[in-house]
Amino acid sequence: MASTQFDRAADYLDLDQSVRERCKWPKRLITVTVPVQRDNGDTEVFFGYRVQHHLSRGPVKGGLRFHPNVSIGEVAALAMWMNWKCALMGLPYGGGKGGIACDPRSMSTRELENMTRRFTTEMLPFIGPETDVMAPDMGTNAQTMAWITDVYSTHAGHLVPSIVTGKPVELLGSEGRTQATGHGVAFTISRAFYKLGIEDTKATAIIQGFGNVGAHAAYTLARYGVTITGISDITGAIWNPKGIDINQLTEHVAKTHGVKDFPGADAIDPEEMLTQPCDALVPAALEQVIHADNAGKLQCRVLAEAANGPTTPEADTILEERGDIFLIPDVLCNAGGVTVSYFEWVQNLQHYQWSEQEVLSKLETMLEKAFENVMHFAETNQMSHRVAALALGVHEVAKVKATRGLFP
Ligand SMILES: NC(=O)C1=CN([C@@H]2O[C@H](COP(=O)(O)OP(=O)(O)OC[C@H]3O[C@@H](n4cnc5c(N)ncnc54)[C@H](OP(=O)(O)O)[C@@H]3O)[C@@H](O)[C@H]2O)C=CC1
Ligand SMILES: O=C(O)CCC(=O)C(=O)O
Repeated sequence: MASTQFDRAADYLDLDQSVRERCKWPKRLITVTVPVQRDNGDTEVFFGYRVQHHLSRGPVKGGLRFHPNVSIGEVAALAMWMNWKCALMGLPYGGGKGGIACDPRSMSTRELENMTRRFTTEMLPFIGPETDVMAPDMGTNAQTMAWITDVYSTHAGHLVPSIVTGKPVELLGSEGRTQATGHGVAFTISRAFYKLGIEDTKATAIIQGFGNVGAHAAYTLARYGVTITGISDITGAIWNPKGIDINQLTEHVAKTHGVKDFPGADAIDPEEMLTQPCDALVPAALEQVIHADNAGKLQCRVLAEAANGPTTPEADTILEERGDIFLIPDVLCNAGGVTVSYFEWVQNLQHYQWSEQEVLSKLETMLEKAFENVMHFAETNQMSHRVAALALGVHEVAKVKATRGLFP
């Protein structure tokens, strides 16, 4: 998917063959084994990955994912997308992504901590504040980042907060990072509504995924006055056309570990939920959930890609032919996370802390600019929002590669 999308953008840009090849392939792919003693005394060996797509514009930046489906191919695609996202947002980074193939839901906190610490130890030769800066992604959180900081700092002999972003605030994480991705998702949806003449307070949204991104998108959308009619997670999907109370749902999820059986809504089939009428459909979980079989059935006005890679290239073609759905591509829609990560890294390097208000206001300024750039480029060149966003990102990376030159 990532390669196909890159090729479309590179074809449009008519990239020089040398620059095109150098932009396409990752610089480093690292695979490590991570032995962990399980609580029952057995040792289990997990596979961990980190892909550093390119370092031409600065250190690589991107999340660390704990999920059973993690593979080197998935991580390579996610790292490639991080390039174009960072470049589109004007951040001084290349793209990176990492992960461990594991099921964090079935692991104790002790097992997760040991796995994270061992993975970090294996990664020590390859990471650093000027080389590779990780952050949370699916299945990881601020606590995971705190363990990574501890291992790295212990080896350095002093605290190195700039080794990761998305840390707890008490460990020099940034105010606003936890909610940044979801906040940015909601902000871009509201911009899309404005372009389409839809009022936030009369709009509805359906969200797949109620983790970090999905839940914070839901809070912010609800604050804007949007009615959230459907939400799903791995346990099932819930539906209430009058609106789901997000605070009550959060309490229910804290107690039961899932949205299933929430008393304030009915159950609905998770696949059917995606094709219900709504103003915004927000996939905020996995890749490839909008595909050739359901793209033609979507009844949303806006498809807001909070997750990375939720739409397959076949579905993209169907949506482009339909022409009635306003796509907010992933590299724009979820860019709030890495943008506030950049703010966190800058604060750490300067030994300075910004307020939440300062962080979110700077974030909105940068998202607004990127949103308008993508819309303008798409309109001027008569292309989809996806190709426009990717072309803008790829162009920035290609410029740097061409200027730096190639050692013969
Ligand atoms: N965290 C961040 O800052 C950023 C994340 N993203 C992207 O956003 C997406 C979500 O990440 P994040 O919120 O951090 O991850 P989390 O692990 O916090 O949440 C993932 C959510 O997806 C749910 N989920 C898992 N499988 C399914 C399924 N089959 N159907 C429906 N829901 C499912 C999980 O359910 P359960 O909890 O029940 O397992 C959980 O609610 C990913 O694509 C990630 O790459 C993009 C930019 C930044
Ligand atoms: O915050 C970051 O550095 C990376 C976030 C991320 O993994 C993503 O945008 O997909």
